Amino acid sequence: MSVLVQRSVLGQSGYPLDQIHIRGIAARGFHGVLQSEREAGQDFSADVTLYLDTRAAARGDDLTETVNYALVAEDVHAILSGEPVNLVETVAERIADAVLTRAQVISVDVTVHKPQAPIPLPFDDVVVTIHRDRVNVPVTSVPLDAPAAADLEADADDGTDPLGTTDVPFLPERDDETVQAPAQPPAFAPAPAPQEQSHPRVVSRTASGQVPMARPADAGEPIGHPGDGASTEPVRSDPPAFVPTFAFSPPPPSPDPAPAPTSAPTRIPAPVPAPAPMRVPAPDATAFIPRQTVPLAGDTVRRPTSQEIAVLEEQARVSAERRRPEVFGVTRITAGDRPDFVLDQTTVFSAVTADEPRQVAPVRTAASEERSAEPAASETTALLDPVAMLDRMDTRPSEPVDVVVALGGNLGEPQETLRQAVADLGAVAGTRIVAVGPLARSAAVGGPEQPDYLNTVVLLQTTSSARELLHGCQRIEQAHGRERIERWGPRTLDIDIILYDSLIDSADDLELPHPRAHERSFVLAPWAHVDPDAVLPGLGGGPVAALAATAPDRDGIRWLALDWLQEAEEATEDRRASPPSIAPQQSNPTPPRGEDTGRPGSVETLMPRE
Ligand SMILES: Nc1ncnc2c1ncn2[C@@H]1O[C@H](COP(=O)(O)OP(=O)(O)OP(=O)(O)O)[C@@H](O)[C@H]1O
Ligand SMILES: Nc1nc2c(c(=O)[nH]1)N=C(CO)CN2
Repeated sequence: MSVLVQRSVLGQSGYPLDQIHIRGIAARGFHGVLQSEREAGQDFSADVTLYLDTRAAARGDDLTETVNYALVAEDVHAILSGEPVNLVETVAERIADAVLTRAQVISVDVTVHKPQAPIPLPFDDVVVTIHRDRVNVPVTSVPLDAPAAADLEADADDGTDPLGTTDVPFLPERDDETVQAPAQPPAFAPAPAPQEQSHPRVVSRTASGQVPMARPADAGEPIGHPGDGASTEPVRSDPPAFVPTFAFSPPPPSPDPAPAPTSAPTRIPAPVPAPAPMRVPAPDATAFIPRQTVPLAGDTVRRPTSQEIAVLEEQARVSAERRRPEVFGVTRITAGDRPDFVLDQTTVFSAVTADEPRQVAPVRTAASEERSAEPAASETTALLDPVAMLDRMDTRPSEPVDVVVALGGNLGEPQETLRQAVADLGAVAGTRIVAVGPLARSAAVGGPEQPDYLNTVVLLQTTSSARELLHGCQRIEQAHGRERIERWGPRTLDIDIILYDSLIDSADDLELPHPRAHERSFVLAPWAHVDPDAVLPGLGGGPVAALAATAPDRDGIRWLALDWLQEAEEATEDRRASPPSIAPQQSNPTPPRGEDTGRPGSVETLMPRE
């Protein structure tokens, strides 16, 4: 029986990645806890789904631009029939690890079937399914001597590159994998021609990373929906005519026009080919337990595994696409102008050439804050912070990034609560208020019968990580008496992070962009008002004003009050009775966003609903 995992994995553009499925790879294996399983063996099978961007391969009809499914199937078969382990979970993990050595693969689903498992009851199958990616990396690796590794070695023998990584030929044998740094840097290749240095170029663009400020809201153009007199035409097109990254306005042109990122992963400059045959070391996920980013003189370092390099490549590609290379923290690590990789027990270092690190701001993360070591070697050239690479939710940006948060409440004195919450948000570490949207009175969406909500949206800039900001928001909710009794139940205060820079990511505690923002007029309407050009990236995203005009709950927006922050008490009274009075729309336009007045923008227009 085959289990199909239906999953949509978004690429960095916000579109779902393509998938390659290989189903029912069957082998006799000897995995299991029981002695009898180890001796007699039994049938295993596996299904894998590879998530990747296949457009480059399709465009050129070129196998080298994609993943050869035959080689993947061979690896999977080798693991199923190879070194026995106790658990089906371990088999699945090893398969995921082998698949992720292909740089093109962004993530993978692995399903392992054990239909003859020793269960003394009628049953169909035992099935373990896992999903692994470049962040949620496999915790086991294919053993060096496992058949899969042997296959790779054989492939290396004949000059092919089964991993699809240019680094494979110079990866050393595991035995002499360690070298001393910086006194004895590994024998890497000379720097390639500049146009090939995709990774260093990525890093060098850091300095231009200032995110543009929002345009002033146009108080004369009310957002609305059919019947309001505002535009009713959905602006979405297919494919969307917008750049699906977060920007209040288009980013400025880069002063250092690097090559446009392609859909294929950015390649680290190719090293000088080493003599074949080579032994390919198994990927070592334990290297990604980073707590120290600065190597001390004499630290033992080793060259990274293919998997680690694949992570670096993917991060470089992501960084290039977002033009936010500052995720790479850079310090000097090797002398000379060669792009090098060096890895110590806990840290990944990446390649930059000598003239580039100066332009790169070091990344700060919560973990890096705890580090006390100073760079000990002045010749250190490049350092990639794997904390930053591996959990973007915890990465503190080196420059303030734009954030959109949505506030709502329908218990107590919501307007006063929201007013205070806006001030509280401005007091979160490293955070400043850029603009505050109008106050929307909206019918409750979902949940039990409950009072109308008051909602607003606040545009922030912050140097806190996304998760730090989430925790800040939760503290503010708590301080205002938030209780979680039932889903979508009434609440004094709810603060959702709608967007954090261009981050598209999902974790148990935080999903970005907010997964339901695209269908919530009580978020979209105030947001579109304060930033008419805003675009919501990700699944279901699009121009915010258009989404607001078509959102399912748009008729539930009763009115928008613009000058609500200053008139908190009065408006609270108004809210109870009827909509506040209407001021002429052009009489008091919204002050330009981005002016840091110390308090949010103020407007007076009120827009009643029919
Ligand atoms: N972008 C996000 N912003 C805020 N919380 C989020 C986000 N993504 C995930 N969460 C998680 O959602 C959990 C539930 O949050 P909360 O109780 O506020 O949900 P809700 O507001 O009732 O529903 P909804 O998520 O539909 O707005 C939180 O504990 C938080 O960890
Ligand atoms: N009108 C309105 N409806 C909601 C709201 C909200 O803020 N406003 N929040 C919810 C869960 O976050 C569920 N429903």
